[in-house]
Amino acid sequence: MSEALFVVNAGSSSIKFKLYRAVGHDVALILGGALDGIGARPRLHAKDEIGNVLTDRSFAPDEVAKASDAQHAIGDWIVPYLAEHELIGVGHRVVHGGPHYSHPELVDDEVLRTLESFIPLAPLHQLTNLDPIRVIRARRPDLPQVACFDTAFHRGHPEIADRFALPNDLYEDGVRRYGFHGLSYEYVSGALRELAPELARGRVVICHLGSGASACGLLDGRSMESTMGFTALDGLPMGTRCGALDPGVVLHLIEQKGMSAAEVGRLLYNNSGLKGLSGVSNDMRELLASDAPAAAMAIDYFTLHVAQAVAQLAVTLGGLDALVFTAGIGERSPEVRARVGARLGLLGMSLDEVANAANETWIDADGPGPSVLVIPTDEERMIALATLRLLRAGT
Ligand SMILES: Nc1ncnc2c1ncn2[C@@H]1O[C@H](COP(=O)(O)OP(=O)(O)O)[C@@H](O)[C@H]1O
Ligand SMILES: CC(=O)OP(=O)(O)O
Ligand SMILES: [Mg+2]
Repeated sequence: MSEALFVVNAGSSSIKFKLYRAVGHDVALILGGALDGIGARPRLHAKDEIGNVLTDRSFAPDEVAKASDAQHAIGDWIVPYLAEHELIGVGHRVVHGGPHYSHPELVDDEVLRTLESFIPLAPLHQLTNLDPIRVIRARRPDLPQVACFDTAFHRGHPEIADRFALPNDLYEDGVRRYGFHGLSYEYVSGALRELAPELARGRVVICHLGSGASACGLLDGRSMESTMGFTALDGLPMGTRCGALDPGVVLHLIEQKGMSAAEVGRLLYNNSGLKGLSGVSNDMRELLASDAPAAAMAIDYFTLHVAQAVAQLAVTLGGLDALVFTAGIGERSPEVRARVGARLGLLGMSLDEVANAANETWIDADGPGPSVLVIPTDEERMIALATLRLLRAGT
């Protein structure tokens, strides 16, 4: 039996999973899939390494109403595949690693306790990330599990990017700009280095536009600044999250509207962003297909704010050599990319319509402007490699 690693990536709208064969210090995909549309249109789908469909099954919304239902559905389905291999470890995406974890960690009781203390800082993610770790620990206490953090990639960013304009004692207390989507940024910047090493050494902005969305400015592959802050609420508007918001609105909701902290949390995390603006959907595909004026306005708001973030990060970087789009919307929506690109003419940006429409890798038009690329992210591969590295280091 070959050695294998299982990877779990719980996002805000889906649980993605992949099974890898461990080959020395590298990994080779065996199968991968996701259960997405949790609570709305749940669908479990998986393919083997050459793209053959292994399953594609829809559930009623109440059958898979929450993340724990999704874990069970995936668990039931994956058991026979796991039995064909010698499972040597499980790697997990854990969204919040706090101020201290700048590298993946082998999970023990103390690590788990520390990570649980960050649950309020990532209410859509952290519990969903930690739950499978706990379930697997209960069933297989001997099986090493590794937590890989969305925040770790940004831990080396400059102090100025780590600060809010708040008194220092709050900073010392952990009120910092952590930044998220780090596993994705690490993968995409590595892929860019393979495609175009010269470009990767320069000033690059990566837009991770999925159900959660953020942008990161990188110099020579290192994070300099990102749009998400203390929590994954900050920065760009998202599927259901508001993005950057005047903090006075929060005070108003509490003081004038009498809302509780929990109610404000639900509003900002679950009912804002594209969903709140459009009143139609949190799903960019549905907005693009809709005739509702509010859906068009939500798309306009989204693309404007993405373009503003790119320009802002270009100031941080002192210019822009390349813009890279990734994640669900970034990889698959020519319309969104075209509209972001059109707003960035002031940076010399110009997209090749045909290449963009075909989701090609290089989508900028010939000319002196910045390169523009589409690079599909692979957070699971980063998790698998980090997990294997820790396991091999411990043997
Ligand atoms: N073809 C498409 N056009 C526009 N948006 C898309 C397309 N395919 C997927 N998306 C968007 O991508 C989002 C999911 O992105 P993803 O990166 O998988 O999110 P997450 O990891 O946070 O669950 C969906 O909410 C959907 O709006
Ligand atoms: C951090 C975050 O927002 O993650 P996701 O995009 O998977 O929701
Ligand atoms: Mg994601």
